[in-house]
Amino acid sequence: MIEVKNLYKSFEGNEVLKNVSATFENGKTNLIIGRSGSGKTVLLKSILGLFEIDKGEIWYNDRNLTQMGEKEVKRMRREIGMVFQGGALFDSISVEGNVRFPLDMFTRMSSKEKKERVEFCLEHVNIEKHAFSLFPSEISGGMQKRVAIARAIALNPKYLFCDEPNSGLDPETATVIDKLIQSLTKEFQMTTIINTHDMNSVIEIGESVLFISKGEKGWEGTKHEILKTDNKKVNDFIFANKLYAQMKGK
Ligand SMILES: Nc1ncnc2c1ncn2[C@@H]1O[C@H](COP(=O)(O)OP(=O)(O)OP(=O)(O)O)[C@@H](O)[C@H]1O
Repeated sequence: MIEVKNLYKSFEGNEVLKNVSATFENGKTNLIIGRSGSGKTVLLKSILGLFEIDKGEIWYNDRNLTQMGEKEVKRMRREIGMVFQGGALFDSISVEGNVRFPLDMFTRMSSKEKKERVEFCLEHVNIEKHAFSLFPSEISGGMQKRVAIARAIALNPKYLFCDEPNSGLDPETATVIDKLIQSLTKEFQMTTIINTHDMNSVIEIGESVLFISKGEKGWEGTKHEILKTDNKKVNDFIFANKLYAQMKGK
């Protein structure tokens, strides 16, 4: 579980996050949604410890990130898997090389152990063996995202952070990726936080949804509650997508 308490973050006097509190439970897909510029990425990076916050607390289970020393933060980051926007695979390394990369960097596993772990992760994201030796440019966008997810879970993380994991994908493939993240979250009981503006993702996997509006917590609830809420800011966000406006009968 990750807990954020009364978090404030500003850049040169520009207050970007104001008094944000939220709980992200493990075994659940926790979504952070909001308009462009609302502060989602700053919140994610603050939780990751990439930004120093002005005020507040960030708890990883019983560990307070804001009280940790540099070494402890580094150690804890190894418990975090990241899926970056666009996948961010290494172009010059094969599919299996990309997944092996964190194992080479952070473990003392034998070659055989690494091979087995790479296979395990790639099989879990439904990449077939014949694709293991291909390069990122030789596989589809959806496959690239799956490889990026396999790489993110290689070190068996407790926490999984995904920044717009299905951007640039067609809606069907995007749903496959969303569902894959959800099933891995359940199987490995990770605390998963996903930044997205995609209402399809909200409806598919929004077990817990945090809506950020101009740096403040605007609303929180589930995918079922979001279609029933009277919160004006949430509705304005949803109604920007005509399909969901229809679903809400507006
Ligand atoms: N390193 C930084 N220095 C100064 N200001 C920043 C920095 N990072 C973000 N901001 C500001 O913080 C605000 C929120 O940005 P943020 O990237 O969190 O938005 P977002 O909700 O993730 O948007 P998008 O959905 O478009 O990615 C913006 O006004 C942005 O200019």
